[in-house]
Amino acid sequence: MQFAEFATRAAEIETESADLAVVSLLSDLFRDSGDDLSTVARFVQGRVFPAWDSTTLDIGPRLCHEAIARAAGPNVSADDVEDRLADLGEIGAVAASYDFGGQRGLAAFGGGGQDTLTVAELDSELRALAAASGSGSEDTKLKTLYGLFNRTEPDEARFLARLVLSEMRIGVGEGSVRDAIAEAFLVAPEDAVAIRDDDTDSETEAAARERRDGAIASVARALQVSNDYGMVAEITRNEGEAGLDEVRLEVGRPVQAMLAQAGTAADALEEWDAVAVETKFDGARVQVHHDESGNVSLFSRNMEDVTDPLPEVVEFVEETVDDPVILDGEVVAMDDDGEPLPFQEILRRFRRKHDVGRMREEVRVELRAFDCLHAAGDDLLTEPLTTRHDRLATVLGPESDAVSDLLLSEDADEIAAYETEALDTGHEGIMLKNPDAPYSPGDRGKNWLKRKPDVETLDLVVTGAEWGEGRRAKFLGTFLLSARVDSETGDGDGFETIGKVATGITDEQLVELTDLLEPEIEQESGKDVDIRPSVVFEVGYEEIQQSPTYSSGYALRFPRFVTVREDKTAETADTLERVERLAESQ
Ligand SMILES: Nc1ncnc2c1ncn2[C@@H]1O[C@H](COP(=O)(O)OP(=O)(O)OP(=O)(O)O)[C@@H](O)[C@H]1O
Repeated sequence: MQFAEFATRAAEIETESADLAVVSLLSDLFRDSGDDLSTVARFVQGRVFPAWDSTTLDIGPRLCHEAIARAAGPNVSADDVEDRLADLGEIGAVAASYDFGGQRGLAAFGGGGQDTLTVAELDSELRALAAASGSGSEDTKLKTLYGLFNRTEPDEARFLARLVLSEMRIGVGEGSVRDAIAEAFLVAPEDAVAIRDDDTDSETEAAARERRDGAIASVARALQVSNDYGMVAEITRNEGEAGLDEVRLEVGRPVQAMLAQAGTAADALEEWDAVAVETKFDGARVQVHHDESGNVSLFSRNMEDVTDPLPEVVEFVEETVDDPVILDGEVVAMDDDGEPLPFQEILRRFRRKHDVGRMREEVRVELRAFDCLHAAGDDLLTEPLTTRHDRLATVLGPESDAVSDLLLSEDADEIAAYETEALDTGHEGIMLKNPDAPYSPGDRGKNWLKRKPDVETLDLVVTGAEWGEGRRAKFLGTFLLSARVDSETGDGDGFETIGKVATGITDEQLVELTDLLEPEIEQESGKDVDIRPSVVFEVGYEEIQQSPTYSSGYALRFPRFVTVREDKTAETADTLERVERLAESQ
């Protein structure tokens, strides 16, 4: 497929607001994608790599602006691009507003142009670009990107700019891609029509919906297990439901973490006959993969590879585990007496690229595993928690400190005593789990409840900042924070401001935060900068107030910086809905 055609179809999808119509256009696109199906299924989500793959293009707004400026001609600078961004508000529109001399016209659709960009070629160029590392890699990336822009017509440029910055903005979320894969290759055309057509009688429509929902469930299961939309799209087309049923967990390919809601022992006892109670460890989530040849890889809750920063966990697993396994757990920091250290300590180790050896001396980390998703060839996702926990104990040894203690209780007093002991030992709280529940990847359902007495903090996205004054003029000082707005389709692509934080940050941290955020600056005006939503701050506060000052309608009273949540991304930051709930409950 020509990239120009992809761009035309993406533009069409962008103008459509009805969910069903988006799914229908997407499914047409998938059917027409031929050999490029897996790439197209990723591109529509602004992805070059599958969700489980931590490889990134590592192209920040600055680099993208520079590449656009170069392609636009000698009279255009990156500052000009930023000025235009301030006017047009969106990088795709900016890229489309320049004439890069792409030379196609009708040839794009006939494939007759000499230098037309195909989806496959763009994919391989971007993959090569992502692989560039070391000194000079910035320059290589800039040249490649500039070369690509140079070959684009405005519509292609629009989607190329958005793709490299991972923000397609065409209203396509994971849910719509999932539904479109099912509709393209599994749902009978007459069922699709019956569902969409207002005139269908209710019985026919209900039957058609049931068949479609079954198809979607098969695609959803395969996606949960693999986190690979491209692969699942291809399997659906080539092998149908039978092929989807064969998609298994693969050791080495991360799975989305199951998440928890806040809840109490009373809630848990009301729902289930018995409650599985565990310590809530105050560390960072880690998924442990140990393959047949003994290779260990560790992934964060964003499915990012964190193997290198945590060598002692790798060594522990190498020494302890024989079979291929996938375990879920928490990596915690310990003092010399084996007492848990605060969460901030573990963040000093997590995702660290330099000085791992030195930091290993300063902060000792250990694994606390609480779930087992795969062991010795058996996928365990659909097994009850108690069975999975038994397998975990077999894998690591029943007496191992690395296995969470799981108390099965029907008694509120017993659970309260467990909680007191957990808190006295310095843990964060307890987890209350449904002992019969399967492991549902990526789901924040009611089967896991978290209970912690501490004052709540918020994990908010930095969307802007101000340069400091005087001796701090070179550093970003005040940070604008936003909560995530989860749209109904789960696309979660919007952010609403809720406050500014400048308190609680040391001079040393200001330097680090500036280094972290400067490459993400989208535009500047005087002292104010707009920042691409990517970095998450944990922020404490005294109260959430209603306020017209910020776009969320709320403001934080006495906000204070706690830490950078290195283990979170803009997509996993707290939502406005959570802010609303907290505001109501105070
Ligand atoms: N025994 C346990 N079982 C499950 N999760 C645990 C356990 N102990 C600690 N955790 C951690 O607790 C997290 C959930 O609680 P918490 O709300 O404190 O985390 P968060 O990262 O701030 O928010 P969330 O993960 O819910 O978005 C899990 O993601 C996991 O990392």
